[in-house]
Amino acid sequence: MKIAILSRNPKLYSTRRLVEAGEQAGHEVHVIDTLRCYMSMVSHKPEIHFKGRTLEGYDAVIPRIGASITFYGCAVLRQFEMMGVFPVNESVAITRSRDKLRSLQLLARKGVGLPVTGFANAPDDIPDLISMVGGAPLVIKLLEGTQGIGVVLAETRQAAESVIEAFMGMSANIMVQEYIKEAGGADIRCFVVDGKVVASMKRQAKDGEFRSNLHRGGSASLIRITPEERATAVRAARIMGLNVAGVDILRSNHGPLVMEVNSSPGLEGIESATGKDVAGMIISFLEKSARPHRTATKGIKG
Ligand SMILES: Nc1ncnc2c1ncn2[C@@H]1O[C@H](COP(=O)(O)OP(=O)(O)OP(=O)(O)O)[C@@H](O)[C@H]1O
Ligand SMILES: [Mg+2]
Ligand SMILES: [Mg+2]
Repeated sequence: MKIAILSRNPKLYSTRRLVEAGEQAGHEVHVIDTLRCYMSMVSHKPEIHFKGRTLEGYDAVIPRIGASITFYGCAVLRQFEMMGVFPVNESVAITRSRDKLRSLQLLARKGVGLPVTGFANAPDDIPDLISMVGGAPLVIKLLEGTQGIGVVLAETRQAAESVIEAFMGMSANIMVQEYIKEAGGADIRCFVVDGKVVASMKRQAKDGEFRSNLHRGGSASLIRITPEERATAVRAARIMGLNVAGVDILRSNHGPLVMEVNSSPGLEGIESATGKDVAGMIISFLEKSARPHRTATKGIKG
């Protein structure tokens, strides 16, 4: 197969590993800088150009699209899809997953367990918004935040009100969420490939911190997940229409709760915590599924 990896940086661990795994399996693999692609819209003849040449003859495309370039990245991926190239994850599924509210709405509709979550633009009744999610302590999140930045634990109602007011004063989009205390500063990343959890790890926040993000000093370790957690992760990925996904789960007293579903999950943490060849499994999925003008999942099936 001839495989394109859409990635801004060939030196990133995930990109390097996918190249390595693809080449090891005997494929031709090219890393293509997403933002350097330019495209033409002509009836029946979609084209992508890159450094003055037409990109042709690809069997599969692996999108590694960072949050900051979702809009253009998904347009480039869509163009590959128009040309009949098989995507690891479809552009519609990636767009869907990048909108946190939309994701939670879709998961809630299908009955997936979630922390009780409220969102608001400019409520006249902040105390009611707080009551809606069960009162303090609660978690307040900036919608645009990543790597744990913009995620705040408000221990009291008063603190929650002030933080919400402050974010609203900055016209930031926020959500407020029930705090899952019993998770103990840990979450579980389930790596789903083709409808199966192929690897999972626990991320534990450092002492005195509730955010388990590795960027915030959290540490990763091996974990055995329950059948219910496994089923929840698989279901969440399927609802989002993602063949490859990182599903983040909190362990609560009333079962697994999905926090979010990532469409370009990183490989470094999960491969080093589990010792598994996750990149190789993504390539195997392509070998099994990639056919011209065929995409695998459309999502929202439940
Ligand atoms: N409702 C909650 N209850 C308990 N802990 C939470 C809750 N929400 C978030 N956390 C903790 O905070 C961490 C960061 O939250 P979250 O994943 O929502 O934001 P983020 O990591 O900044 O976003 P992204 O993963 O999109 O970059 C989580 O990994 C988890 O450890
Ligand atoms: Mg997170
Ligand atoms: Mg995320």
